[in-house]
Amino acid sequence: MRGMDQTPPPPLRFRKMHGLGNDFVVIDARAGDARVTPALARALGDRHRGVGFDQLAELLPVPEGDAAALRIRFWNADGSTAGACGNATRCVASLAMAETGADALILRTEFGLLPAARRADGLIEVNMGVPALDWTRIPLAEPADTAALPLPGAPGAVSMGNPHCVFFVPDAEDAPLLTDGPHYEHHPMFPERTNVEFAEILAPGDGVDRIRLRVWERGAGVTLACGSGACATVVAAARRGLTGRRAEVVLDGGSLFIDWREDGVRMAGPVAEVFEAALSPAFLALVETGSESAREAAE
Ligand SMILES: N[C@@H](CCC[C@H](N)C(=O)O)C(=O)O
Repeated sequence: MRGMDQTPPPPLRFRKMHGLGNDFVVIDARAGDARVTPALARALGDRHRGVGFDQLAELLPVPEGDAAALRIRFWNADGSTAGACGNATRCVASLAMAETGADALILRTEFGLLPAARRADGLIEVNMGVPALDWTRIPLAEPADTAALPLPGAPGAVSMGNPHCVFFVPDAEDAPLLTDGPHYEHHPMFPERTNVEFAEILAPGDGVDRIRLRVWERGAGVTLACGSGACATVVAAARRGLTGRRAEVVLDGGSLFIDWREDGVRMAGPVAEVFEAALSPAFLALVETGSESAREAAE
């Protein structure tokens, strides 16, 4: 809030990007002028009155000498923050590579340093880090076997820096996404809520298994693809002996290629830049004065 100052806020530039239809607004706050707040994220995420996105990626500076090119903070459309977002990390990696001319670099997220590279086939690959499997790190509300939780359907739980609850189902097209998704997102077993995956194991391929996956995301609802969810699903499936550690994960928006190695889970897929624009001062002023929040509260 800028107090009594009546000058309108300067326009805020942003980019719209997506990875397999999992869509993002990217705001560059590296100059130290961080302006993203939960209210701004919610207003911007509104697909009718704002821009619309599944997640917002806020680019932040790193101290001089840091191994990472930049730091990313992830916001969901409901204004909450997330410790990881695989597809947004791939999009930001592609932007940073274009900026620096490098074909490989490191990004910093809440989950740590994530190496990224542009592959020879043009796909952007990120090492999403070593999955956390201990119940305290998902986190769960009480001790439980994370390979098969004591819930109906015995889902697996995995943290890729954010929580995932993976159900193995006979037919993903028929999965109860809109009912069980929100139900388990808010289930008391998950004190920080959870992302919910419905995975169908397809016929194993040539050394690479295939999994059909549909996702209900914490703070965003159904999305066309979830990168951290695809990683978590391969980890959960391999732990149960349902697949090997490499798989093509077929999401509603297309395929991600996952490879769970000792040093982390690699995820490769396409990214797309859609447009660049600026938020109008009037929109920003509305958010700043709280009118947007007041409208939301009244609804
Ligand atoms: N779309 C993402 C995950 C975004 C964060 C998630 N909704 C959460 O709250 O943990 C991805 O590609 O990983």
